[in-house]
Amino acid sequence: MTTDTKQDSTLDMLRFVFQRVLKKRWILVVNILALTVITLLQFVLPQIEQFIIDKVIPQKHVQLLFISVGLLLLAAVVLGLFNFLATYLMGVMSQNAITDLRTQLYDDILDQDTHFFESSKTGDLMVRLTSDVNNMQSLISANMLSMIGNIFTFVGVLGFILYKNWQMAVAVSLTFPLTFLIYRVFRDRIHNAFKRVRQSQSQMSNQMQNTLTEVDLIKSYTSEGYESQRFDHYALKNRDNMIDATKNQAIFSPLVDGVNFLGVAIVLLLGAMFVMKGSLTVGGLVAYLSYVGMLQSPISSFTRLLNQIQQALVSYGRIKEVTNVHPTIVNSANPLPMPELQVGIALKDVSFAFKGDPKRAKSDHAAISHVSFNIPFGQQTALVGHSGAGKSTLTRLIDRFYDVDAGDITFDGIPIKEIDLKQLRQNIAIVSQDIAIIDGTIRDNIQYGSPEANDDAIMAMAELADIKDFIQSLPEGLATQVGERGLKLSGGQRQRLAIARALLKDAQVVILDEATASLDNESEKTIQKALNNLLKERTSLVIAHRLSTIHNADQIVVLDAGKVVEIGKHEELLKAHGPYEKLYNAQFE
Ligand SMILES: Nc1ncnc2c1ncn2[C@@H]1O[C@H](COP(=O)(O)OP(=O)(O)OP(=O)(O)O)[C@@H](O)[C@H]1O
Repeated sequence: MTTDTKQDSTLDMLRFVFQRVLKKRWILVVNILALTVITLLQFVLPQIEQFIIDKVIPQKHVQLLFISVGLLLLAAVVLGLFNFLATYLMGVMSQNAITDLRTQLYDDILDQDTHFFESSKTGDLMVRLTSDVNNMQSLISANMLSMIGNIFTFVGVLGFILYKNWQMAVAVSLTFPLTFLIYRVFRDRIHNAFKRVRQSQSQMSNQMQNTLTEVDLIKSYTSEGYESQRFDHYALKNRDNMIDATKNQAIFSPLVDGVNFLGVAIVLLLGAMFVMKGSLTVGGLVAYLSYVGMLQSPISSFTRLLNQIQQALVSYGRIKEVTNVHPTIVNSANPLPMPELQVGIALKDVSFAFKGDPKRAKSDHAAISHVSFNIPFGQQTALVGHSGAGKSTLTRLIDRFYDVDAGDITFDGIPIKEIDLKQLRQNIAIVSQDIAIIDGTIRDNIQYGSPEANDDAIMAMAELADIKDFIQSLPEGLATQVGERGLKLSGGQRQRLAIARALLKDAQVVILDEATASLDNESEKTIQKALNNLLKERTSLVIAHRLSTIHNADQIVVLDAGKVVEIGKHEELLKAHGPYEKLYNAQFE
């Protein structure tokens, strides 16, 4: 990155963060006032000290001594109060801004296209949402806000000490370029070190995410040792990166302090000589040294701030990587309402290839190519084909998880891209093999997406889904907690819960990815009953893995390598002795 673009992105970042701070302007104003009072009081304290040393002690004026010390204490108490106010308000301000940033980032992530989630790692996104956002907090710090005050202090104090004793002021100023040089050398080193820290934190988080959600797999393959080794690898890498970043910071700060100390030493040397010569009082030297300290403190906080900015810039870059990706699956300028279907869904010459993988983007690797068929209103259409034929992809195109590359999908003649996306999805219920159970109660799970439904409606759907008896057998009924990922439920119970959820959604279209999981005959029968209730009188598309369940489908579409190779009813297709018959026979051999 060149110096110019670095400055641009720094300004960008400051704008990005301070826009949020400005939402509560009064806190900012009070805070800046408090910081100004603190700076002024700090300026007054050395004056009182000098007064005591130079005037009160020589005059042996005890009463004045008590008054002066009293004033000193009073100033210290007021300083303490304002310090409290400034720190507290700073905390409120930074927490407000950071929470605002975090929720916006979370919303931005949720709005992303499905493709984004398929190409991102969850652990990495979590690190961006948590510690990268936290890192930005350092920008809204006392250091940052007191910067303006610091500049005034710096100029004011420099003018004041030049006036008091220009030789010592010039001598101390000679150390400033040295501080700047140190900053320039360390800026890039610190930036790069923190970039590596963030990357290794993401890797560690990905490893945790991947393994903690697949504990059963790890245990059954006794791969605890293997996973532990992988985690160790990332943890050690993160440790080394962290140590490297700390080392750079640890060298940087003492170097700046060292240069500052050099300034103090020079002033002490020169000042002591002036005192010996009688052109400066002892109190004058003590006060001068305090002012030199005040001159150096803005420089120190400025360099510390630049250091924090480098860290925050790394996190800002990572946050921007997410917010700069704009979802493409969005509403058209004037979206149309979802129609009440009377004709059905039509696919015309639909093609689609997964992006991001150059191999798949080639037309001969397209997941779906030139597919045309109708899904008539109120009827059941079954999709069959070998694994990888494109069945799931096709259903995801109909729910607009992806947009087609070519061709059209229409609902009663209205192109899918013209229909309001929210309404479209509210009108399609999907029951997939991989059933998502949210962490909460059974009620939360059935009610998900239909929060207005009352318990009567929920239980009515539970009955149709054949899970009412089970719910009633539980001491807490609908209020029973189902653990993370629904671990406490059996496969069949999870499926029926998902069916109840889909029934409550009361969508016009149902997409069903039939479970291949081996349920015992009894469960299969109850689930089939529940499914029949769900599919009854609805426009449905069923991915059938067991061909025995679709004998009665109104039409069967056979897919092979992303293309439609046959369409018809079960009996017709068997008679045609084509691909369907082969699939069918293969299952019953
Ligand atoms: N998210 C994805 N990114 C890239 N390629 C994908 C993605 N999902 C599926 N594919 C590929 O697209 C093709 C079609 O997959 P799809 O899941 O639609 O098949 P399917 O017929 O549903 O298979 P199954 O019956 O095994 O579920 C396959 O070659 C698959 O590898």
